[in-house]
Amino acid sequence: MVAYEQSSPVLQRDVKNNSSETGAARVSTPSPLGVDIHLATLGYQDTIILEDLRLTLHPGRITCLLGPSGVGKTSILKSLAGFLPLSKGSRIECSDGKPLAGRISYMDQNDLTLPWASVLDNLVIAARLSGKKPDFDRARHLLETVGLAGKEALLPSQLSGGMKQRVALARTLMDDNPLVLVDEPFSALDAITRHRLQDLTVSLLSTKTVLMITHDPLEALRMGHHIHVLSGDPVRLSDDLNLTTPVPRDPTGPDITACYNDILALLNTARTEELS
Ligand SMILES: Nc1ncnc2c1ncn2[C@@H]1O[C@H](COP(=O)(O)OP(=O)(O)OP(=O)(O)O)[C@@H](O)[C@H]1O
Repeated sequence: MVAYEQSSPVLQRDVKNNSSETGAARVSTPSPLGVDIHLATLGYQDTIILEDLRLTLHPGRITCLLGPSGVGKTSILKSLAGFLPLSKGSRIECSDGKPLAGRISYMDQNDLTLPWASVLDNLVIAARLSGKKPDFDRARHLLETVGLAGKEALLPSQLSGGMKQRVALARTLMDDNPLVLVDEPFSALDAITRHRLQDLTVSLLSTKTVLMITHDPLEALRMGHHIHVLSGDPVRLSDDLNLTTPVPRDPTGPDITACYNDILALLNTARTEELS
């Protein structure tokens, strides 16, 4: 049995700026963002799907949410992204004291590419729409980083599922927002492509704070620093399964095998509650 550690609010932490000296010039990059979330209630019209949910997103870490279908995982993401209004008594607080709005990227299994725009244009569309000068050099560099050099002029329909997800990843990096919400991004991909994209995502989002929904315990265990299972009605959040080994983890590693059984047990309990 693994030990579960209750999260401590990020706001109590002393989060300092990452900075480094390069010759005479001091280069400063923004610190990863921590986010403390308290949802007093969350629901639709007169249906409440969860009450009193507290979740901490640790700076520069990947937090994974697992749980049965319909339990409310996507609704939590929607509330963070501002698509669902926050109820009275709810709060979302960032470690830098600034509002979260406008600092979120969203990546999901429906890669969300524009079908009529080229791969390159899909990366600069946000800049175009907001009246900014598109940074084509950066877009090309990011496409190269995700292994899509030479595919800039193709339309999304000319790409495989894995390539489309790499476009989505490049676009997430193009946005350069500190919080990335990831909703089952690899569920439609074959096992090998999924494995490679998990590795690539972990490596390229290493400076971001990530909240990822997945149905796959193994995916959570490969990629997640913090893992929670949602269950019950109204929904409860399991204690934080806090894994300290580096990501991405070897799927055959001993820590994964031990934790896999614990997560399955939590999911089985959630499923039994759902059926009873
Ligand atoms: N727009 C909506 N209006 C009313 N109810 C909704 C709406 N969207 C979702 N729900 C309900 O809210 C509950 C939670 O849905 P949600 O999509 O958040 O679950 P989920 O855990 O992400 O499911 P899945 O794993 O299948 O994607 C479900 O009972 C769903 O029917």
